[in-house]
Amino acid sequence: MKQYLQLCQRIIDEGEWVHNERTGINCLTVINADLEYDVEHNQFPIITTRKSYYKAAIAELLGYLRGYDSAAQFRDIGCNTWNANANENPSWLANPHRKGEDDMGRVYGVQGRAWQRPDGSQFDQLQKVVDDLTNGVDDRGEIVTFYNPGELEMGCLRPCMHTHTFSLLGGKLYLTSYQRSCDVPLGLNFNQIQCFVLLALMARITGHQPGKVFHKIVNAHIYENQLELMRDVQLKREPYPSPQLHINPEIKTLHDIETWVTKDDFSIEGYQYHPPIKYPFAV
Ligand SMILES: Nc1nc(=O)c2c([nH]1)NC[C@@H]1CN(c3ccc(C(=O)N[C@@H](CCC(=O)O)C(=O)O)cc3)CN21
Ligand SMILES: O=c1ccn([C@H]2C[C@H](O)[C@@H](COP(=O)(O)O)O2)c(=O)[nH]1
Repeated sequence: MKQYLQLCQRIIDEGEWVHNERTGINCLTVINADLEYDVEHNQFPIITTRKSYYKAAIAELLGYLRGYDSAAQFRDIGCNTWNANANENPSWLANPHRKGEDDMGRVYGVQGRAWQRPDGSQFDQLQKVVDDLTNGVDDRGEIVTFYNPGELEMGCLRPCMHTHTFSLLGGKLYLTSYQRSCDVPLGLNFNQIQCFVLLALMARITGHQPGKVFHKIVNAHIYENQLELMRDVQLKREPYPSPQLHINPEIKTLHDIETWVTKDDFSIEGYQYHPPIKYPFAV
């Protein structure tokens, strides 16, 4: 929580204004932030200076791991975060690749689970990593990347947290996650949780002890219309201690994640938080 607040403060103290063409909104911006999450000691990185809807963040991750490509699929598992990008962005609505209502195109999970090879066959990046790690193999290329430069125009938004690299060392599993663009008030609240849960789940289903997540962010920003709430409300609050995450012990395989796991297989004990803050969302 402390590192999150420090990043927010750094953006306010050192950020530079950048006009964002896609949304038409100015962003207070810094380049490069390194965050770490201690999964080994279950220090769940949930925001406490406002209410966090952490289950929606976990549902979004489950949708990515299942290869979802429709905002309706995300809604069905308790996550509303893709409705606007799938259905309200004028440039995506006019894109000939859009297949209709709720279609997100060839984003995140499509690339992660069904990367299209030149011969037309598909490659399941996540399955390869799960198989290797289960066999104790780290070939220094245990990478799942959602970023396919040749198909960016076929999706409603370019993936933000785009590459996850897993490493085995000293009997522990580590995760390094790369993010090209980060909406710190809204997106990072979700992304921190997703990094943590991704490592916890991968350690569980491949039979390893989890270590740490290293979360590397390039462009970290606060939109102009979010600044006052962050500076004058959220940053004035004192954080509470981190709660612990509990994951249903029945989750044991990738197949479980693909078939029956829901956001309710995750719970936290002793989450203390300040009142909700509703930040504006830039489409
Ligand atoms: N401008 C922008 N910021 C983002 O963070 C973002 C995008 N666009 N587009 C793609 C995804 C969607 N993500 C989102 C979208 C909405 C919320 C959001 O509204 N969160 C609210 C309430 C969530 C709820 O009630 O479930 C919050 O207060 O955290 C969070 C992340 C993250 N990404
Ligand atoms: O997981 C996510 C997804 C998206 N975001 C934010 C970062 C930016 O504010 C927008 C994407 O806009 P681009 O113009 O494509 O950079 O969404 C996030 O923080 N986390």
